[in-house]
Amino acid sequence: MKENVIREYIKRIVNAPFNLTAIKDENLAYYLLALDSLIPLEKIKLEGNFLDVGTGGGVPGVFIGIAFKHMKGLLVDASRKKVDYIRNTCRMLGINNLEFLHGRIEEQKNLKGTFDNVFSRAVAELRVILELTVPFAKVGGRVFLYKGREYLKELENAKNAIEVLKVELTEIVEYNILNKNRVLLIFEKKESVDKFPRRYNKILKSPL
Ligand SMILES: C[S@@+](CC[C@H](N)C(=O)[O-])C[C@H]1O[C@@H](n2cnc3c(N)ncnc32)[C@H](O)[C@@H]1O
Repeated sequence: MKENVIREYIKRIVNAPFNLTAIKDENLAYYLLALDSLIPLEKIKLEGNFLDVGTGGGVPGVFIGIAFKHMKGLLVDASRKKVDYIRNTCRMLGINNLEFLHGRIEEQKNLKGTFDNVFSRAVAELRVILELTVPFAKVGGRVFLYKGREYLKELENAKNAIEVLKVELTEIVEYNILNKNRVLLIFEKKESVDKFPRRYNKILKSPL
């Protein structure tokens, strides 16, 4: 049942009338988008609400919404075209535990500290995406970041960000999709720090 909905969603994003994903084969997209989103969560107990930062074609947010129907999610992206398309697609498929917001995440100050779980995949290097995600988690909440095999170098560069944003790396889930090494980095937010996220040009000019 869930797999049918996932496959139907994949079909619609692969065949979108504009470039929503670079993957043009539905079966490949099932592995590289849907299973990539869900396999590392298999042994994780998820409760509460969630945010997906830079969801693009709905990755991982739509798949999490389908697999974890008891959770309410907010999917945010800076591209209006993408947000409109995935919102309509989810409505057509009856996926109704998700909400969608067009905008830059760093401008959504009203959402700070309001999510139990914050996800992001393929949006920015670790120290940058930490600044764009951690402020939106509740204290005690978790941030889940999907990364590739280069994650150790990114972790090294993110030492200061981890300290300044008051998060702790609590788990590294290593997994494999079609012979690609993947990891899900799981952080827990220990304290809230008011001044983040900064404006985007500031983040890029002087990353934490
Ligand atoms: C490479 S795509 C990845 C999309 C999806 N997460 C995935 O894994 O396929 C990056 C997306 O992040 C969005 N994005 C980048 N910076 C953002 C920001 N500051 N706030 C919201 N969305 C952002 C872009 O519009 C784009 O759709």
